[in-house]
Amino acid sequence: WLERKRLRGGSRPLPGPTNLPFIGRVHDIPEKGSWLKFHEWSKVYGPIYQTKMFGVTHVWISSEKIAHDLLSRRANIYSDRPQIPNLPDNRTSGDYLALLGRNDTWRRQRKLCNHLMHTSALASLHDYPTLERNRFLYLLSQSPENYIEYIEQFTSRTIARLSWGSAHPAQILRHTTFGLLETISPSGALPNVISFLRHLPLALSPWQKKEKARHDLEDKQFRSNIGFVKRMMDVGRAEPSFIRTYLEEQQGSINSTSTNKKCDEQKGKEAAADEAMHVVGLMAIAGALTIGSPIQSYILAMCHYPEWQARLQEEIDTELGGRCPMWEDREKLPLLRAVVKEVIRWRPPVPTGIPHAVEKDDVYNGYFIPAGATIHALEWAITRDEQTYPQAETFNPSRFLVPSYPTYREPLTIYPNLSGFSQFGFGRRTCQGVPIVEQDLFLTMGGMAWAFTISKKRDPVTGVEMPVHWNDYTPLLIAKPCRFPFDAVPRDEEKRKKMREMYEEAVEGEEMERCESREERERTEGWMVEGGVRQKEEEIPWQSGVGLQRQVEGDVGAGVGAGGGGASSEDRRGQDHAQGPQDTSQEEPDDASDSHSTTSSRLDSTASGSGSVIGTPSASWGSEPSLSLRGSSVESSDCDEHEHDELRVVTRTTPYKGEDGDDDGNEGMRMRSMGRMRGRRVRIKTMSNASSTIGMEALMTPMTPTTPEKEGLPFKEMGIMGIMGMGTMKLGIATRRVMEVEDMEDLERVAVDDEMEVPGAWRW
Ligand code: HEM
Repeated sequence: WLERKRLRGGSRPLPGPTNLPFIGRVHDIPEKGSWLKFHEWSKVYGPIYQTKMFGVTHVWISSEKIAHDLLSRRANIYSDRPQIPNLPDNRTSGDYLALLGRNDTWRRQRKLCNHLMHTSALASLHDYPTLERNRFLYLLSQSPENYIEYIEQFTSRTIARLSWGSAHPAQILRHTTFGLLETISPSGALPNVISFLRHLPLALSPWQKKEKARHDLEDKQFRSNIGFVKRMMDVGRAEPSFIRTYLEEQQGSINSTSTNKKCDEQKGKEAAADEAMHVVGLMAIAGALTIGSPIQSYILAMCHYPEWQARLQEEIDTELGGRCPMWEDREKLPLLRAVVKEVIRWRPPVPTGIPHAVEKDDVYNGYFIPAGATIHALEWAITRDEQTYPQAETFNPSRFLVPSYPTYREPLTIYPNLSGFSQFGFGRRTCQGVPIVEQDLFLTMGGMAWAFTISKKRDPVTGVEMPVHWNDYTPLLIAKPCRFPFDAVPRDEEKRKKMREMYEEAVEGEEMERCESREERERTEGWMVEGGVRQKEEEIPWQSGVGLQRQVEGDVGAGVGAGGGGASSEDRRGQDHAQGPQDTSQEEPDDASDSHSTTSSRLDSTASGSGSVIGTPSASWGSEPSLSLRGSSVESSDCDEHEHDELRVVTRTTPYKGEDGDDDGNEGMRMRSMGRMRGRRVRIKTMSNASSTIGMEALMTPMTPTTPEKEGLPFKEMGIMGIMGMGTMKLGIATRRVMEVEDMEDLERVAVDDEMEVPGAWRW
């Protein structure tokens, strides 16, 4: 009745499904693929219709033209954001630019974001995407089945480097970011659908509690990151980043101010720096969340459309004479740009769009749109519009390259590109990350086409092609294809070699960075532990489906404590080494001796009967369950290389002096083991001095659990054995001792005590 009263002269209510009292049509919306249902309704009710949910009007727009008419042409009233029930201060808090209401904070933040993005784009994003792409290709060549993990690493490491000049924060970024995605997604947290649940007090609301813990950690990370960059700037070693750009410009303006004003201004600048910290944080969140979706969709597309892969390879080979595409080659590779764009069109990463809110009553084509309505540009439906995209279900990059298609545009040295593409939103709220998306996708998709032939996997026993889903996507606001099997075979030996070289070059720089700023890194790593990155491991039902099940059942040593996102970026550095050269001659001189001991992981009980290291399967917050091995059992002391049926581990032990290299008693040993187990990699790195274990990392990608079963030990206990290894190191006693402990209960007790005392050891 109220709404009818508000209907302006002759305007009609928008069409839409008949709503049930109070709940509207909530019951009709599937948990997965909700955009398919909204699209279906658009075929019944037209390109603009409304639904009601718990008293809120939702307007669904399925036509690009209508989206432009309202969100761009009437941007003065359509640029607000709705309140998110599960994050009630999203419009005002200033923490997340993309979720802010249309207010001064948003204007200021958007301007700054735009400026930082533009400055970085001019410097070609400092080559970070290329370096990370090179690292990614090699990792993928080593174990394609781990593709989700490597893709998530690529996106989070690239954006972490862009944001803070270091890949180091990528692990926590993934963790907090996927948590945020759950917090804000309709299918991620119940109060977003049943909005009155937001009124529950903290003590009774699991959603609020979870969000609070996540937010606390995120805040800690952002503060620590900016502190890290400041300290690195002080010693002249800060890498280029959004935040460095900001701090340098801010410092410049303080220096040019008169001394009297400096004090006041300094205070204002601190508040501004706090805001900049959040802007950069949001950019990092956006980058870590989104770009993995089209990279995964590319692989899916290549499984279903091998002919496009062949054409893409032909373009790259012909134009670049066998070289891997670089960003500078973009003018020469229109098909690659078309593939990038078509992947996004075919499988929109944000299928329901990020909603706007309308601030005043409005009338469009005679239809009444009430103030406060939530307006969704339904990106999925917009890409299915047959007028613009004929045969929309078909993956067809030609639509951007052949003049007969409505989306063709010249010159092909520039078009197609992603600028102005509907999939990045409308009006004043359009996406600000397009330069990053464009470069990341060009490099990764081009790199994969150059390096691999991707195809459906064949069953190793029957030789029959394994099924690959067509459109089974995760249900959160940013949708990613659920896990599917495929093969990525390097196209030839030359490319395999080249990938290795490119990888080594990429990680070399990181090694240097790590050495240079070790002290700083250790300091910032501390809060990762304090921040509770190690979380209860949990499965995400929609992410992995069969794949997860298989891994959980079949693998050992899963992401113990990896918390956010399985294996951490730190773990992955571990993999860097493990996957790097196995040739020991390339390593630093080996000082391994009896007293320094040699650590070896092994699962082959029949070979020596010694222990091994296992964790528990984990997956959390949207990333795939990646499996890591923690700790290590200990074997003989005087050899540095072991080769068994199942495991080959090379261990380097080097003496470790005090910070300044003098003999101040602060000495110990640093061990680094790397190995291969049934074609998978494992690396164990231990830094230990006489009194404390500074850190220990071990990682293993999926592996079959045959040996532990043979040994008759449940995985958990095997894991404890690993922890024991760590505890023993902490005491500075030869690690051989682990093998002397036979009573598993005893092991468990000691291990738990040690865990309490050595928090650093839980840095995963
Ligand atoms: C495939 C990758 C991406 C897609 C598909 C995407 C898509 C979108 C969409 C649909 C919106 C909402 C637009 C609207 O409300 O009309 C948006 C907003 C935004 N995006 Fe992206 N995005 C991507 C990557 C990124 C990256 C890498 C950044 C990093 C800077 C970024 C930064 C932003 C920001 C800051 C906003 C909020 C703008 C505002 O509310 O004023 N995005 N994006």
